[in-house]
Amino acid sequence: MSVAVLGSGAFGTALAISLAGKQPVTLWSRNPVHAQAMTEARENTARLPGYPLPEAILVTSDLEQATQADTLLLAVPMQKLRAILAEHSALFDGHVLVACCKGIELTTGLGPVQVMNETVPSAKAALLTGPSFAQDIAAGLPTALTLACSDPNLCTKLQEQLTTANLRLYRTTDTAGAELGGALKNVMAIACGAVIGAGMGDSARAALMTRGYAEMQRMALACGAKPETLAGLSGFGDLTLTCSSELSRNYRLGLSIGRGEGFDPSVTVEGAATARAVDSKARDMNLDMPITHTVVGLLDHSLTIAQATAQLLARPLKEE
Ligand SMILES: NC(=O)C1=CN([C@@H]2O[C@H](COP(=O)(O)OP(=O)(O)OC[C@H]3O[C@@H](n4cnc5c(N)ncnc54)[C@H](O)[C@@H]3O)[C@@H](O)[C@H]2O)C=CC1
Ligand SMILES: O=C(CO)COP(=O)(O)O
Repeated sequence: MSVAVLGSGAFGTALAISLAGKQPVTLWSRNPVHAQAMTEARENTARLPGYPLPEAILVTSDLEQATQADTLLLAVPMQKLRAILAEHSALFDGHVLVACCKGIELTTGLGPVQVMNETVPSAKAALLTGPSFAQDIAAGLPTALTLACSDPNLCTKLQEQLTTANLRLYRTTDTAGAELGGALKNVMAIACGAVIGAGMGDSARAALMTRGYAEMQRMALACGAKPETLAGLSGFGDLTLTCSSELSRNYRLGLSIGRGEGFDPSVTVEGAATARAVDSKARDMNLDMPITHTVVGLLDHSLTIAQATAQLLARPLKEE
């Protein structure tokens, strides 16, 4: 099975570098100028500087050429996933599509596997998610991720194809759990960044992470996910990483909110749109998601940090 990575941002480039250690990989960029620059420099200086592209990577901006591969990894932001699939749906027919994005679609409340199933019903959909920074994968540091696919045989084949020397994949058929863990942990990372940025300390962060995890489970279980998926790499694992490292863009957005500073709007921060999508989904499902709701208030500037903190601390006392 041949493989192509569609989307040449930080994560797509890192995955291509890792996979190129065991097989030829096509890396697609929608921007011909960017593709040419990467081909010449043998580096993605725009999104992942400092990590050379191995010879086994072919960079192209020709989507027809890239979609010749059997397995297509979609490493584009969540809110762009539907557009790229819908615009070129004939090219994706019958392929194995592995989404590498984390989030919930703002307009529909759907996760990446659901969006792929809806947009290209003839394709077989999977999800690669879990704790990993693009820089760590590109540097060949040890990493473990979750590969989710509802078809157990395909999941096993993909696990073999996409596991590399330093990137170890665990498989699950629980796509809903993997989708929601990866999406919701980014919302909690924004909250944790805000707490640290505002100087509220590590104990407050631990409280938010734990109660945030309860919130993640509440929504995921209501959507039919398995608790063990949330306890795995795609849920607890990624929550831990993203809520505690300044390499995370979601966490850094939170830090800037907590410090009252601005933030570059061109940076991909999946948790911002996802917080709004989840807040609205929670309302529809009659689920209590106070941290998510508070993050939306911070993002919309309808709450100050002081108000957000007071609001969370004043909630009725309850059993854990
Ligand atoms: N950077 C990281 O460490 C990790 C990122 N991810 C996930 O990977 C996904 C992508 O993130 P990054 O690569 O980091 O973002 P990025 O901001 O570095 O790159 C996004 C890429 O998507 C491309 N893109 C945007 N809209 C597009 C469209 N309509 N059609 C085609 N391409 C389009 C952009 O040109 C850019 O190359 C996100 O969902 C993120 O949560 C997951 C794990 C780690
Ligand atoms: O998903 C990630 C780590 O697993 C990357 O986090 P950010 O998108 O917050 O940078």
